[in-house]
Amino acid sequence: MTRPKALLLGKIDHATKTWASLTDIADLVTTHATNRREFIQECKDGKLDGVVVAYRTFGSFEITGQFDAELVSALPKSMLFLAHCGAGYDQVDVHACTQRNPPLLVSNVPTAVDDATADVNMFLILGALRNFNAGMHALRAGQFRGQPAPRLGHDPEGKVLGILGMGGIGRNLKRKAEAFGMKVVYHNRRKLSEAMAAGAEYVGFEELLARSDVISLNLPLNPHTRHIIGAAEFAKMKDGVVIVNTARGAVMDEAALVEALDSGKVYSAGLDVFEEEPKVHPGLVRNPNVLLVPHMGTWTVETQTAMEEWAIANVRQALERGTLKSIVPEQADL
Ligand SMILES: O=CC(=O)O
Repeated sequence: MTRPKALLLGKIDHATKTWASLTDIADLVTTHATNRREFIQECKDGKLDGVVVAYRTFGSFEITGQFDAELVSALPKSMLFLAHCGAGYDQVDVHACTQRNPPLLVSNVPTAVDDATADVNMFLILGALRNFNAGMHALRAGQFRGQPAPRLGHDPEGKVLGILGMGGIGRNLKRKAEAFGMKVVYHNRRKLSEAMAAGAEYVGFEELLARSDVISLNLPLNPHTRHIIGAAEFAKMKDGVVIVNTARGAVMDEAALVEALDSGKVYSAGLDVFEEEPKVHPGLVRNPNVLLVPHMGTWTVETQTAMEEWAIANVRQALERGTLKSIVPEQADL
């Protein structure tokens, strides 16, 4: 009987032994393509025939581009599963995967990312509230605090933190923010159970915009959430609001954020994600009131290892049982 193949798209840096251990049930293959055109050609030439499951990283976008309808239709018919190593899977058009015949089932990596991402989230909240970017920048330029010194910051204690998207990261952030004395309100499409909300107040979207001193974006990027925060939403916020984003850049209209910062409507911002990574809007780079981190939410040895292990567990389950350990919610009923 021919052995199934598991395809690696991107690199595994930590869980290399776990990946190698899959050889007990599958042949492990990689792509030789260096760009999307070559990858599609490789598929069309039948070079990846027999691949049942692919593991992909965020960085493999450089080779394949978006996992969209065109790409999905070129994949070998044998391929039934796609294990994405990351929480956010906006690089994968799940609808196109579901529509394909046979459907391509997709998994992501929830929970393993929560702690590290919420830590960066809290760092950005504190740094943006306290104007640390301006002071740190002046120090490195040899001016200590700079002339003039940065504006006085604000304490988190007693401030309202509005969490837009109270999933795993949002709930983890809530616990951390409460330790700093913040009061948490949240908005989701659906209200959480009392146990899940753990005391956070559920509010409507508009109320969250109007009541929050700090707004944290923690929702996935998809066609419904693209630019959910834009000029009209900034207008509804408190003067001097602080905005923090560790989700995906495109949930916010970056140009509108630049304008809201320039006008003083937004006091400061802390960003880990950007609309067109690795490009960053020049209006953000030049603004000392913006604390910028280059998408390092999960950038720790522990979390990267846990994420790789989790994604490989999906690959193993796909090969052994024909199911996924953490199928994306859009396909939960398939
Ligand atoms: O951005 C990181 C992730 O989606 O896991």
